[in-house]
Amino acid sequence: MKEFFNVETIEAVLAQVADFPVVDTEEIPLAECLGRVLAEEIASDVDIPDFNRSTMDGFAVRASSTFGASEANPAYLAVKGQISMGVRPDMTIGPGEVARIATGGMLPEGADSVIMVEHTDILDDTTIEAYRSVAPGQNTIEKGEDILKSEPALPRGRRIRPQEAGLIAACGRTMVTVFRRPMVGIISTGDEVVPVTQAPGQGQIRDINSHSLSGQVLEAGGVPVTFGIVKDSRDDLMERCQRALQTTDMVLISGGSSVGARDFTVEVLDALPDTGILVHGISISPGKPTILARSGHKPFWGLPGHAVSAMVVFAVVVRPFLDRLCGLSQATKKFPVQAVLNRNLASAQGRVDYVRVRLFESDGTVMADPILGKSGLIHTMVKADGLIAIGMNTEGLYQGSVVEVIPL
Ligand SMILES: Nc1nc2c(c(=O)[nH]1)N[C@H]1C(S)=C(S)[C@@H](COP(=O)(O)OP(=O)(O)OC[C@H]3O[C@@H](n4cnc5c(N)ncnc54)[C@H](O)[C@@H]3O)O[C@H]1N2
Ligand code: MOO
Repeated sequence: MKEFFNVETIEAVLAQVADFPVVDTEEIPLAECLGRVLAEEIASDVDIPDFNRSTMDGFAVRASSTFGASEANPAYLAVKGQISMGVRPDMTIGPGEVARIATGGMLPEGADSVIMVEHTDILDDTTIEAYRSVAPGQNTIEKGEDILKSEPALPRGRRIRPQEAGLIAACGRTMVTVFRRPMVGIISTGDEVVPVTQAPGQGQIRDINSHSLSGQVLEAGGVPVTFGIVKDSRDDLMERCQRALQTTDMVLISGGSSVGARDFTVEVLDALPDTGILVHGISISPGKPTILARSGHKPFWGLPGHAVSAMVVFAVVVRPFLDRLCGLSQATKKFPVQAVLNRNLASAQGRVDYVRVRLFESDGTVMADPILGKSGLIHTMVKADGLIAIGMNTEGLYQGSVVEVIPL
């Protein structure tokens, strides 16, 4: 008889993430870095900004020259000149003096603030009256207020979003060292599974998993590499697994993870050189028959064949491993969205149930509406905005409970 599952908790499985090494690094142009993960700490070669800078159109002034100014009692200030953009001003502002300045202009020596043009009246070329006071630092950005040259601007392990790309540009970096995108091999299995291009005959189903899993890999920052569909043959599966292992950093097989007569995944993984099975069975639903093996230093997954199960297992179990391979640091973890459950939800004890939910808004509250349906129904994933986890020792959740939704 085949070995049955030796079920482990999801926490025990996720505790193994750090046992797998991060992929190596490469240097790429700034223009190509979006979505990539920094493999170096970024620091600026200058303070940003490198000078005290106005954030308003108006007059650079010593704040003390405006103290007590009001509509009824304006301060009369002498205009010393105009500050040109992009150059260091060659004037010094003394008490009772101002210089015309535009947004982004460099504050001259002696000025510590800017009074907005709309809070002044220009009397003539050399005099204005200011009818509001300003505080020191008001309407300015101080030298180094954005980024200090002496301090790290971005940590290693951070995913580069548009704002990080902007900051890297501000730091003057045209090339960036990032982690290589991990290559993820994807193999579908099953005599009944046919390619998308083929009309399914009686008893057949088109290959969903290669495509949904490829999408999840791409979204996570990996490079999906599909290795087609393997019929239920031990030798074919062995050959395809070896091929996938040669060129990728992690492999996903879907189907054949269970304990049926044709489920060869465990057998093949057991027989692969330098490979050991770490997990066969996780106390989650869907996804109980998931397999994790280590082949050399690479994670090798056997995912359940059901389309929803494969995707849910990817989202909650595989993804943290792929994030690790990508070089993402734990600190960049995204937080779930909170929502209110719109109905009672039963759940079995002894496993974590991942329930698909649709989100909608009602009277300003984000509500979670469970989508019930078997784990072989891909349309239920299409309806879903996220997953909620119902814990091991929870029999269910009441309508009105606040739940945390893992976005899909
Ligand atoms: N006796 C038991 N049987 C099963 C158990 C169990 O605990 N004891 N677990 C069930 C659960 S839960 C799941 S999930 C499945 C997992 O089965 P496998 O991983 O072995 O997957 P298959 O049997 O190959 O396929 C299951 C299902 O999914 C369809 N499939 C497979 N690949 C694809 C694909 N690429 N695209 C679309 N659909 C796919 C396949 O046709 C099957 O209908 O085991 C249960 N059985
Ligand atoms: O646990 Mo299975 O993975 O329900 O679909």
